[in-house]
This record gives sequence, structure tokens and C-alpha cells, in this order.
Amino acid sequence: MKRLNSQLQHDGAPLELILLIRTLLAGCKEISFRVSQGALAGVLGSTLSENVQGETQKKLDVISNQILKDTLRDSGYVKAISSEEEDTVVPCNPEGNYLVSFDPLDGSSNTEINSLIGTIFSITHAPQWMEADDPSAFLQPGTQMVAAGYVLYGPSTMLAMTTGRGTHIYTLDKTHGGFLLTHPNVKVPEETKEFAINTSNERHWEEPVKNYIGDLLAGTEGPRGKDYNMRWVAAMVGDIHRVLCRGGIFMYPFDKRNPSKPGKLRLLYEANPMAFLMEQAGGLANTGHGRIMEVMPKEIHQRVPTILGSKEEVETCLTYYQTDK
Ligand SMILES: O=P(O)(O)OC[C@H]1O[C@](O)(COP(=O)(O)O)[C@@H](O)[C@@H]1O
Ligand SMILES: [Mg+2]
Ligand SMILES: [Mg+2]
Repeated sequence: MKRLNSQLQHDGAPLELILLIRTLLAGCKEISFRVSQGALAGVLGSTLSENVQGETQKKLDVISNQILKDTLRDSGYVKAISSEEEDTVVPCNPEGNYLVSFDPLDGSSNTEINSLIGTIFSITHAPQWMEADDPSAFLQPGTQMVAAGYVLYGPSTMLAMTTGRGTHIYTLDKTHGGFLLTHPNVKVPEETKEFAINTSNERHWEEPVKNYIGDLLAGTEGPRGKDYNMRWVAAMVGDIHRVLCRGGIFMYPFDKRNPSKPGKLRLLYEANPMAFLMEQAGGLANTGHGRIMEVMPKEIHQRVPTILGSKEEVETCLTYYQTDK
């Protein structure tokens, strides 16, 4: 089975980017080990602190963030880091050529129930003009990403990654510690009968979402003429992995509860990397009003509504926004 290195070379990734990705993944392997030790390593449960977004930090949020930060800072390849768990950008090597953004642990609420969690990341070039502690260099649209992916800490530890030449999925071979290419060139089926949305928020949704989901729930008797199934992992990384593997539509739409938080998911750490993976696998990624990867971020912790998945299903969903039917 092909190794990660040879696939990256095959996809034309420059040597320094390959070395950076390998460094990042060394950190993820350490997180994978800590996660698998669970209660034995004392990594479960909450801390007493909150992150800048007012969310209580789990011990694993803090540990994973520290592991990635230390690994990347020491590598020399990275000029600065932005993380869901950091208030501001973290300056690294002023001579570094890359910027890395990450959600060190996605799906924190799943840690205590031994359910799916993961790390989501993206990499862009560091502009020459930037100072290492200048957050404005991170305010680039997702179209500028040179690599993105996630590591899923599930029954197997899996990596989904793209450098813009397709989306490939690898499995961590724990006997040698290498990621092996198990699912090359993943293609998301264009049609689906499966959706993922937190329906407990229905009363806060806007009309297009209410109408679209209402039509899915109507099944064979409704306008869509087929029965849909629903799944919700409560970790985007798990839901997107399922969609990449067998199709579906995943949504975290705009929520009327708090207009300052337009959707729960973060553009830099969650939406953009997943959008890149989805598009490279033939799927779509939209906010309801435009392509996620074209959103110009105004601040590093910005949130964005998300609709990702099977091409035809996302296109159908978007027609509800156009007509507001
Ligand atoms: O509480 P809800 O609505 O189930 O939210 C689940 C969503 O929140 C998230 O867990 C947020 O991620 P974090 O755990 O990194 O904060 C997403 O992964 C997931 O899709
Ligand atoms: Mg997350
Ligand atoms: Mg997180």
C-alpha cells in the first residue's frame, strides 16, 4: 500500500510542505495515542478554563493544542499558528514559509463517551510582508489553502487530506506508525438519502432551512419523493468522514439565537478545511449564499453557516435559499 510521502510527491507537493505535513502528523499521532489511553492517561474531563469563544475547555482540547503548538513551533517551517483554543495567533519562526490553522480537537463533547473526535487543519503560504504575530495574514479566503485535512481518532486513526489534487484517505498503521493510502481519490456520490443536522435547533433556523428539512422529512409523500435517513455524530469530523465515504449532506446553518455567531462552526478551523476536502472529492461546500472557500474572513475566530456534501443534494438545498420557498 502506498505511503503518505509517495502520494504527496505524486501530487506534486513541494518538499518543505511534505516535511511540514509530516511534522503536523507526528503531533496527531501523539494525540491519537493519548486519546486511545483515555481514562488511563487522565486525559478525560473538563478543565476550569474557557477558550476565547466562551466554551469550557476539555483537558483533551488543551493537551492536543499544546502538542500541535509545540511540534509546529519547533519545526522551523511555520511562521505563525492560529488555533480554536488560542486567543490570538501564535508567532513561530519569523523565517517560516507557512501558516497553519487548526481545531486541535473537534467534537470535544464526545471525549467522555469514547465516541468520534478528530483534529482539523489547513495550511497556507505565509506572506513575506507579515510579522509573525500579525493576525491579518490569516485573513485569506479558503481558496488560498495549499493543504487541508483531518485526523479522525476512531476505531482506526484515519487521515483525510488534500493538496489540491484530489482527496485521499489514509489509515494509521500502528504497527509501524505510518499513514498508508487506503482510499485513494475519494469521490462523494452525487446523490444521497442521508442528511445530518442538529434538528433540536429547528425553531432557530431560517425559513429556507426549515422548508428544505421539512421536505426531506416528508419522505416518499413529500416533493422529494424518497425517504431520507438522519445521522448526527456531534463532531463535524465524524459527520464529514461519513459524507466523504458514502455521501450525504451535512449542515450547520445560520442560527437566529445569536446574530454575532452566524452558525456554530469556525471558518478557519472547521469550515474551510472541510470545504477543500469536499470540493476535491467532487462535493460542494456552501454557506447558503456562496462558496465557503470564497468567504473573506474578517477575524480569525469567525463563524460561518455550512452546507457540505453530495453535489446534487447541496444544489437542491441551495434552491430553497434562492427562492426562499
Ligand atoms: O452541539 P451540537 O449542535 O451537536 O454541535 C456539534 C458541532 O459542534 C462541534 O463539536 C464544534 O467543535 P468543537 O468540539 O471543536 O468545539 C462540531 O464538530 C459539531 O458539528
Ligand atoms: Mg470543532
Ligand atoms: Mg475543538
